[in-house]
Amino acid sequence: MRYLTFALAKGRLAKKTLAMFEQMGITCEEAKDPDTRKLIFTNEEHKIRFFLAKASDVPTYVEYGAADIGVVGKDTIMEEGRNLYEVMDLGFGRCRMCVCGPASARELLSKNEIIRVASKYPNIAKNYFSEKKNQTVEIIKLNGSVELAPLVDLSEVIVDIVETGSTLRENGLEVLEEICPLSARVVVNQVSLKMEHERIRKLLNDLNEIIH
Ligand SMILES: Nc1ncnc2c1ncn2[C@@H]1O[C@H](COP(=O)(O)OP(=O)(O)OP(=O)(O)O)[C@@H](O)[C@H]1O
Ligand SMILES: O=P(O)(O)OC[C@H]1O[C@H](OP(=O)(O)OP(=O)(O)O)[C@H](O)[C@@H]1O
Repeated sequence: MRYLTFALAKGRLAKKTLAMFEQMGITCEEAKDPDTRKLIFTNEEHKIRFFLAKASDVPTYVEYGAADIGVVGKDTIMEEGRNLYEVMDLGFGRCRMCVCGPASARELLSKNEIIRVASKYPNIAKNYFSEKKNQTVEIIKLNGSVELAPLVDLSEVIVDIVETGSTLRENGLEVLEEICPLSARVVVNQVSLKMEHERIRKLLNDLNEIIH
């Protein structure tokens, strides 16, 4: 039997993902060590290997078949636009993708003005404004602390993740429009789903029992 390979998004989602595997009886102590520099972890008993990758790279590993299965946020799946099957909503890592800004920017979204939109998610932002709103915007790609952009006049609004809303509140910003809800998802390589159908189906069933 060949190894089934999982790519997991490191960071915020990793702890919950590893706990979920542990509940399924798939443990990997080494992967929990925050100081480890090891990249690939193997569970011989279940013939499973997994690795923690940068979240935005998970869809790439899965599309190319370097991983059979991935666990990653819906935001990353939408942004990367890779060819894969999204097969399960894991229900954790819940948050929302929103257009945010100062209250004064609200009217700019109803007029058809050209505005500047800063985001870590340029594709999601571009699609939302061009397809859903039919508004021409200038997208400015940032890599973090996106809430800064409207405060220092880099942009009128931002497209970003909102969970508790505290980052917005503490910076005098608010949700102006909601784009979509987000959570962690399981994605599968299209060929793997055919070739390893039974094993993957069984794993997904086990996962489903844990989360429900
Ligand atoms: N409050 C939140 N902020 C950001 N991401 C969240 C939040 N709640 C849940 N998530 C989910 O967690 C994922 C981000 O994890 P994490 O914050 O560890 O990565 P990151 O640091 O944003 O990634 P990168 O290193 O690419 O900047 C998101 O893709 C999203 O699906
Ligand atoms: O609604 P809240 O609970 O305040 O969470 C949302 C904030 O958390 C995320 O940032 P992250 O911590 O990933 O840092 P970053 O801005 O550097 O991406 C996100 O980009 C928001 O800034």
